[in-house]
Amino acid sequence: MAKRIDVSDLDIFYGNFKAVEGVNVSIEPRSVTALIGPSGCGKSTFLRSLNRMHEVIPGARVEGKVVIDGQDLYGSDVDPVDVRRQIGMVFQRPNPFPTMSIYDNVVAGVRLNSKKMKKNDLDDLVESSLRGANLWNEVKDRLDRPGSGLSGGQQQRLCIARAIAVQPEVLLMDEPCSALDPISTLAIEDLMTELKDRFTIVIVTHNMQQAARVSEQTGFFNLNGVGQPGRLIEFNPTEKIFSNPDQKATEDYISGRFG
Ligand SMILES: Nc1ncnc2c1ncn2[C@@H]1O[C@H](COP(=O)(O)OP(=O)(O)OP(=O)(O)O)[C@@H](O)[C@H]1O
Repeated sequence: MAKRIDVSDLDIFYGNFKAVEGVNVSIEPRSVTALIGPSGCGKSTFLRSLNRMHEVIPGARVEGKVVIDGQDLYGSDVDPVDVRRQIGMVFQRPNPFPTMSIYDNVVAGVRLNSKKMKKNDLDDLVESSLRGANLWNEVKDRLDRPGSGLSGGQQQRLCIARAIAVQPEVLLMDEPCSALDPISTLAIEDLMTELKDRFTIVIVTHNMQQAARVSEQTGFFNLNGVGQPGRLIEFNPTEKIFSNPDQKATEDYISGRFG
């Protein structure tokens, strides 16, 4: 189910402003890839271009290619709604539907995809998705209660359960732990390690230790100056990035000399 992502010569624009320039990278299936870099260098913009989520912003567009297992993501016959089903996204702030029950939150995406499913099958899907998100034991006795009644960390795991319920091939995570306490953060990190057996995971994080703990590959984005586009300066195995990076800018950033 996990898929490979090949990006070539990708530029991303908001209107006339080029936010990201010249990205070339291949992301391996069944792995975690971390994207790091200073604020405003285009990490989130790049992440969103991997499931065409940036297109909800008027005037946002890309030039270049994103190919997922051989299929051109921006091909004229590709439906962006379909893309977002195959390539799920988890955001910075947990965003469960607040009045919906835990159960309905998990199956919300499946229902949107207008798949008619039998109650038994839905029940199984809710259980397997909540188990996959390491939340089942905490909520199995209150599935009919609102999602908003959970703690922040539980809500984020509920959002992950919702994302994996539609069985995506790729999971994009934009600073998924930035609103969470250290214990919930560890729970999400453990979960990523389990989920990468099934999914291709790309995560944006400001937390260097987190990138070092969870990812196999790390990409460092940087800016030459204000108003300049962000660029992917270095992409290497995480171990190398944190011990012996190729670029001085990477070393300066990870050692806290800027950013
Ligand atoms: N909706 C938007 N409209 C116009 N410009 C935008 C929009 N979103 C982001 N930008 C600009 O694109 C550039 C890249 O922003 P982006 O949010 O991708 O950076 P980032 O590296 O994820 O930053 P941070 O780490 O602060 O979240 C910035 O100059 C930002 O101001």
